[in-house]
Amino acid sequence: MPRVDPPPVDRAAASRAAIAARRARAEVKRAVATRQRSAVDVLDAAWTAEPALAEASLRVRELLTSIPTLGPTRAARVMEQLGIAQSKRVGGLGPRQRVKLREYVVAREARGKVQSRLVVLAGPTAVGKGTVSQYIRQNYPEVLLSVSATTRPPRPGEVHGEHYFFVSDEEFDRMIEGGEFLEWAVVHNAFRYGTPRPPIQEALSSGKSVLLEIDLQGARNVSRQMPEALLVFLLPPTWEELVRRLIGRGTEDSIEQARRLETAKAELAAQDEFDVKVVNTDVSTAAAEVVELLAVPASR
Ligand SMILES: Nc1nc2c(ncn2[C@@H]2O[C@H](COP(=O)(O)OP(=O)(O)O)[C@@H](O)[C@H]2O)c(=O)[nH]1
Ligand SMILES: Nc1ncnc2c1ncn2[C@@H]1O[C@H](COP(=O)(O)OP(=O)(O)O)[C@@H](O)[C@H]1O
Repeated sequence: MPRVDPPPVDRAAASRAAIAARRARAEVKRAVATRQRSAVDVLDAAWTAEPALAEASLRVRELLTSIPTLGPTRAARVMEQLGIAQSKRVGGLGPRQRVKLREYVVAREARGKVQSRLVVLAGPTAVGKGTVSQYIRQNYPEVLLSVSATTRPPRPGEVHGEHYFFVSDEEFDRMIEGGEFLEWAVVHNAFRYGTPRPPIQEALSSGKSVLLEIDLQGARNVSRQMPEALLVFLLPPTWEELVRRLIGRGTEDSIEQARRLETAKAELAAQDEFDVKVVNTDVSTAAAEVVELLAVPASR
């Protein structure tokens, strides 16, 4: 066998390159620490099709500890919670880790700076969640109302992309796989509903408040993932009025109505898990109360 010599190593050049790379990383960290650049921006630069080298080779730990007021102990704990090894570099993260880290960093950087808020509106079936949300959609265009994806077929008058994204079961599976949902659930034992993550992240990081109208399981899930979200429970003026609304809507047969009323009892029992309760006596008043909750006082 002829001997194959390894290619000559230019040690001096290699060490010059290493020094330059270290300097570039230090520059990124300094920009984040002095708030000249946001950590989200660094992540996005690292994860483009042609990643910026310094950003991608930065360790996650280094990036987190550059964020003002985030110390090494907290950073280590956050990485543990997100399932990211302490030695990981930003460019070496898997898709799910990327989504989770970005979400954390967005929320962290928004703290005390951006006056935006995520509000979750939930409540028992037929209390008027859809009606109040529709009123907000029509009368408060500045509010971003999240549009869910669902496997249920559209009802007459419902518009794809406005009321829901109507998708097939296969498409819904693909969205779950791709980590595209902030939460999803099977509702009323029937169809699947999910909250798409990206529009919410974009809105919150640009300082816009977002309203989610989802079921109780969804509200609990969002609260677990984003404890800073404000949970609002919509209540009927009385139990009798709730029954009247459910029957009056006429969209369910009597067996389904009875089943939903049973569920409604369990849902009403969960109202104390919520931060705020709004009674839906009059649609426009309830809508105004919800919209008011979306505005975060400047002192927060
Ligand atoms: N978890 C979850 N629930 C949702 C989502 N979108 C809508 N829902 C809930 O799904 C339920 C059914 O909604 P819909 O099909 O419009 O019929 P409704 O029961 O007549 O209002 C309502 O309780 C909604 O709050 C979502 O993205 N996630
Ligand atoms: N404040 C209100 N006063 C009277 N009827 C209402 C009010 N809010 C909603 N409704 C009616 O109650 C029924 C259930 O409302 P809906 O928005 O479909 O409930 P949900 O989305 O919570 O299941 C609908 O027929 C709606 O028109």
